[in-house]
Amino acid sequence: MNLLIYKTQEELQEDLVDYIVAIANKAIEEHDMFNFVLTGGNSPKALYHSLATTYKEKIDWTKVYFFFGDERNVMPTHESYNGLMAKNAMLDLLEIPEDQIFYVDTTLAPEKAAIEYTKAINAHFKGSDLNFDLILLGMGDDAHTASLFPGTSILNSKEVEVDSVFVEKLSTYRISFTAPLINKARNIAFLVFGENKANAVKHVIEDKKKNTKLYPTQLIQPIDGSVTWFLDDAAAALLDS
Ligand SMILES: O=C1O[C@H](COP(=O)(O)O)[C@@H](O)[C@H](O)[C@H]1O
Repeated sequence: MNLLIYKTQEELQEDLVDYIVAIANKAIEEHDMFNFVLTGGNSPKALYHSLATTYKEKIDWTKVYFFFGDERNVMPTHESYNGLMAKNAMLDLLEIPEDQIFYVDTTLAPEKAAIEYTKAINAHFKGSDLNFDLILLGMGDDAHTASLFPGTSILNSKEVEVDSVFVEKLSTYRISFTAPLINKARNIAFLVFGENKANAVKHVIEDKKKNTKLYPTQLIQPIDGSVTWFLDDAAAALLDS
C-alpha cells in the first residue's frame, strides 16, 4: 500500500492527476487502451475538471474507456447521478464519444441495471482478462467506498460483478462494483480529503483486526495490483505516524 499525504487539496489533486496521466499512458502503450473507472460524489469534481482542461493534451482520449464504480438509483438527468457529474465536469469538455462511456442505465430496475452493466463490462473485456487499469475510489465518512455501505448485503458478495444493493440508511438502492471486482484492478487509487473522513481513514488503514461490516473499505485489497491513498493532512490527522 502506498500512502501519500498532502498539505492541501490542491497539491493532492496535482499529484493525483500526474499519477492518472502516467497510468493512462502506460496502459495505452501496453495494450492500446486505458480502462478507467470513475468515482462519484463531490470529491472528484475539481480533479475531473483539471484532467479535461489543464491536462487535456497529456492523454490520447480516443483510447480511454470510462466506467463508474457505483451509481445512485436516480434518473440520468438527476443532479445526484454520478454519470452526470462526470459528464459535466470532464466528459463533455473532452468531447468523449458515447461509445467510450459506460453509464449505468438507471432507467431500468436496479437489479436489471446491475445485470446489464456486468454484461457490458464482460463484453468490453471479452477475450482478455477483466482487469481495469485504474479504479478511482472515494470514501465516505462512514467508511463506505463505491456503494459498499456498512452492514449491507453486497459486502458478502464473492462474485466478480456489478450488483444492486438496498442501503437502508439512505432508503434507496445503489448499483455498485462488488469488492471482488474492484480487487481485480491493476491499480486502485483512493481520493480522500477533509477532517470528517479522518476517523474512517484511521480504522481502514490501521486496524489490525478488520471489521469489514463496519468499515467496508477494508475489503479493498487488490489481488495483484497496487493501491495508493491520496490524503490531505486533515483526512490523515488521526493516523499514528
Ligand atoms: O455516495 C458516494 O460517496 C462516495 C464518497 O463520496 P465523496 O464525495 O465523499 O468523496 C463516492 O466514492 C461514491 O462514488 C458515491 O456514489
